[in-house]
Amino acid sequence: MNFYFEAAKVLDKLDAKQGSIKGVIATVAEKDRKRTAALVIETLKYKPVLCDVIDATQLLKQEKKITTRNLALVLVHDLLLSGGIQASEGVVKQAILRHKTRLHSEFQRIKIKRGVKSTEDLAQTDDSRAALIPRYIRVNTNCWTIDEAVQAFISRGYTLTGPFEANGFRFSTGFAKDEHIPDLLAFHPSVRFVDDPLYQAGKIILQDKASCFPAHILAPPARNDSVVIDATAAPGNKTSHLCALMRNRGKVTLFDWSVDVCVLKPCSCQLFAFERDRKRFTTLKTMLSRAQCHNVEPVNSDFLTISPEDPIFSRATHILLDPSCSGSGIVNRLDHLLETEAQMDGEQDRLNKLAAFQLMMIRHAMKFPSVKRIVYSTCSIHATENEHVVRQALESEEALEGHFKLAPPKEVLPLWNRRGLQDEMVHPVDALSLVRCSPGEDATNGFFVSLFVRTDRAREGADIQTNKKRKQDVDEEKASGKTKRRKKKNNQLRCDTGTHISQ
Ligand SMILES: C[S@@+](CC[C@H](N)C(=O)[O-])C[C@H]1O[C@@H](n2cnc3c(N)ncnc32)[C@H](O)[C@@H]1O
Repeated sequence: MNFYFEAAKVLDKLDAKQGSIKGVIATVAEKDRKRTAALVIETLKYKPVLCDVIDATQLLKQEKKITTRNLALVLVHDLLLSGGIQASEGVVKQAILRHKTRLHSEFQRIKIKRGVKSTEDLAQTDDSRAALIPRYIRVNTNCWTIDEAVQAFISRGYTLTGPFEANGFRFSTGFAKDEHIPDLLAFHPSVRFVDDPLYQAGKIILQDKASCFPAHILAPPARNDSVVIDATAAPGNKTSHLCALMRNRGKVTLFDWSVDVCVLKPCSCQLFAFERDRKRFTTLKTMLSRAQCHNVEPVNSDFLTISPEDPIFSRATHILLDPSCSGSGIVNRLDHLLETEAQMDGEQDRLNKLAAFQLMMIRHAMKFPSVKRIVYSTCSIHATENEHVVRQALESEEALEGHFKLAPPKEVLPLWNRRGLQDEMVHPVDALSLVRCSPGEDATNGFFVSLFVRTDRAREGADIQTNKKRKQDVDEEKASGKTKRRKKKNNQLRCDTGTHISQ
């Protein structure tokens, strides 16, 4: 019976939006993971119809031993769709079996009412956008070169084609070099690499194209004395990308893992990867070791508690910030089964809280005295977590005092067409400095990237004035209600999900 409680607990966490299906299932003990995953996914597929059956039979009202709807869902799933409950007799099983006949007949009644021939016809279907996203792999240049990887795939029977937009993946053995990210290869969406020995050996990293943008845009230096921070690192895909871009240079052990608490020792290490969650930190270490990252120092700490004046971290010149977000841009076959945000009460509340935390992280990063570039990214499609956060960061004291502004479009993936939402920025032109990806439309998941840069010291005085003027403009606009008139004008320029750089 524990197995059903475990699966119900996973469903509770998904309802509470504590992570993606994959992420929450990863927290289940390994020995039960496969079985629990199968039950959770199958239950989600049939959730609407199972809920109807449970409500029609008043199961939850009549049986106090069935303490939650999710426990009822997994048990009724197995009773109706999987040949019976796989558990020895007990009060919970008995409670369900008392209603066995009613549950079966309600299920049949719904099938007849909906005119479906088979039970499978009642299942929720896949998100069709997932099929439009290629399977991307980033070649881990810590281990080999892109040319060696291409040859290895050709020798397996794959054919290197032109850019994947052109061939549209008409055949499943075609693959292409990505046109925006060096070292990224795109394969047919049906190809799987999870069990591939190259993945197990860390020679390839399974990473969506959009998720490669932050490290690429940050462009960390590959010098022995450069200090870079990944402030929110686990599971570590962007960290290993940063490491590869820094050519895996330098390494001094900073922390003594033989004791439970981290011990700081002075050194000149290059890439610090912060992760506050203990479990995710373990995953981070595994991923970094598999990717053969030698210049990374993982740190199990909250980035917000790190002093910008710290003798080591204060030397950081580049910071990557990819903090927790709503994940609303992620398109995959599984998470589509979860209820949509519109159906969730208090969604805007949750987004506001996330945005407040995201802003706090950027403002903290801006306090580091040597930092020159800060990339802020999310896998969210909501302006609340994207343009609004950037807008507020630009107006913050830290940005004004530190002379931070958005990098010009030519420094932020200039060949990428979809840019930020003009209407959501104080100065519409700033949207051109922002990168957006629209799920399904751009052959990627939904994503957002911005790059803050500290302006040239020589132009300091002028920049302070510009920043102060910006703040003044915002205050005046707010006061005089100009915003509405500006929005109307901008609507002529705006496209559905983003601004195009060519406009
Ligand atoms: C979106 S994930 C990062 C994904 C990662 N960049 C990658 O590409 O693999 C956000 C991570 O930041 C961690 N996190 C959130 N707030 C943090 C903080 N204040 N300090 C350190 N880590 C934090 C979360 O636990 C989570 O693992």
